[in-house]
Amino acid sequence: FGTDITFTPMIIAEGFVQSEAARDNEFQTDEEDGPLIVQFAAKDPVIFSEASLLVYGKCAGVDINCGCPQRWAMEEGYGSHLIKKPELVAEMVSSAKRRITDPDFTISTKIRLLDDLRETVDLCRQIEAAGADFITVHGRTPKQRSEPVDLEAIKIIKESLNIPVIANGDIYTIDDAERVGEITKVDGVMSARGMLENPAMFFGYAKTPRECVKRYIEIAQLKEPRFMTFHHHLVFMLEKSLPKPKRKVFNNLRNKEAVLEFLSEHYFAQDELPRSEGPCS
Ligand SMILES: Cc1cc2nc3c(=O)[nH]c(=O)nc-3n(C[C@H](O)[C@H](O)[C@H](O)COP(=O)(O)O)c2cc1C
Repeated sequence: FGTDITFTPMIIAEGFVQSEAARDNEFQTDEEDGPLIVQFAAKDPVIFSEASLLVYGKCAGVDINCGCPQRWAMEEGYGSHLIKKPELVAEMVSSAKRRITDPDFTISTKIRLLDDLRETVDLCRQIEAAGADFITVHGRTPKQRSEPVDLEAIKIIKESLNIPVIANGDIYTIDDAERVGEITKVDGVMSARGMLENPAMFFGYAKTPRECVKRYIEIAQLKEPRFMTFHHHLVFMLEKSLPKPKRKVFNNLRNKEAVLEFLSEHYFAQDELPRSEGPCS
């Protein structure tokens, strides 16, 4: 539905390297997913490189999460803790670059802003000098939650670098994407919450089209995600399409059969719903 690149949720590199069970649990893909970036929570150059090698050949690139503000991640030295450690981030990038020399395989980072913009620019320049292929900037500091995204800061970062910069934060419509592009002159935009609510957003749809919901259900029939994952995605996607009382009922459904039955009764036209081919566990 019009997206050029997708990211996995962050995967903890250490567990991924150490355990085959973690790898099977955290990462499955197929050709239709591409181009796909696998994002790692990492704080060690060797482990990040090992993890990157394990997914090399199955994705277009790897990314280091330097933006997660959750307390557990910060305490473990992951996520936005890393924006205060430019040398370490640079070393992770350069060591992965040394291990994977394929020029088509990207190594990138996703950051939040530091309080001081000059320090943020310096961080980005060090990441660029280490060989990163692009940087995604969520235009907030780790402490900020619903404050407006600092587009001016993203613009200055973009002006200060030669590698592509992707802007992130509060993009819910194609108009938001275009506005951010015009103001910051970035090379691309990333959306998370907007994309969860409407995966067809970059095609210009104001809310998730039925075709997209149908496609998601077809994919879920094949891949059999856990029920919670299946249900959560549909809850997000249908938020703007179901009236509040129906949404309340839908959000409390407890199994796949009930979800499919609800959708055939209240959402899809007759015979539009894909056939059920086994339960989501
Ligand atoms: C449910 C959820 C999961 C997220 N997981 C990640 C993640 O694994 N890695 C990451 O870099 N950011 C993650 N984020 C943050 C988003 O990538 C993004 O930076 C943030 O939500 C702001 O962008 P948005 O306004 O488009 O949502 C997550 C956000 C949400 C809502």
